[in-house]
Amino acid sequence: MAIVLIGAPGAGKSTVGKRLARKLGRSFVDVDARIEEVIGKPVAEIFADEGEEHFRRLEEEATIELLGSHEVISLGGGAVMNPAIREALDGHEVIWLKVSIGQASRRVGMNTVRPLLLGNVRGRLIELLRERTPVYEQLATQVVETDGRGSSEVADQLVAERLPAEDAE
Ligand SMILES: Nc1ncnc2c1ncn2[C@@H]1O[C@H](COP(=O)(O)OP(=O)(O)OP(=O)(O)O)[C@@H](O)[C@H]1O
Ligand SMILES: O=C(O)C1=C[C@@H](O)[C@@H](O)[C@H](O)C1
Ligand SMILES: [Mg+2]
Repeated sequence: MAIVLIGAPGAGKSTVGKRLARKLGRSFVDVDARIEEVIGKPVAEIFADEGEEHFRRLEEEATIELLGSHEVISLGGGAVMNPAIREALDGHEVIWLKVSIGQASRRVGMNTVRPLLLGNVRGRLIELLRERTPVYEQLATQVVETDGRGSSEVADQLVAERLPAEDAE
């Protein structure tokens, strides 16, 4: 069973995922980073050159494959909107990193390389989260609030909350 991090752009999936894996001594993979490595260019360029639909196919393939082979996995922010990915998450530990619009906007910054946020970071985040929040909520087996807390603190809380369950296995 993998530990899967979901949440909005800027929630901290990549940052917290890496820290959590290090703390637990487990292997880590960030799906966006893996796609960039395999394709040989940044996600923003894949969007620009091949389009979002193409990226979503790459994302589906990479996510489903990595779910079977890695221990801590940071998903792309929009991955949970794909029904095949949602189905593949069944049985895994799914951690939702919650973040407010204000905090997420500040974290991703105005010079975002995130293609879906270009133009109006705050406005786009509001739209995306209106659609995605119920899905994050439905999939999550654990929820952690990240506003006003550093990524290390968030990872520490996740470790503390997980260990009793692990010991019981
Ligand atoms: N809890 C936190 N507190 C403050 N800053 C944070 C926190 N978590 C992440 N950050 C910072 O916010 C930025 C975005 O974090 P990160 O890239 O991990 O988000 P993400 O969820 O992976 O986003 P995306 O879906 O776009 O990949 C980074 O600069 C990171 O250092
Ligand atoms: O929120 C999204 O839909 C995305 C988030 C990023 O992680 C990347 O997967 C890509 O930029 C799309
Ligand atoms: Mg990320």
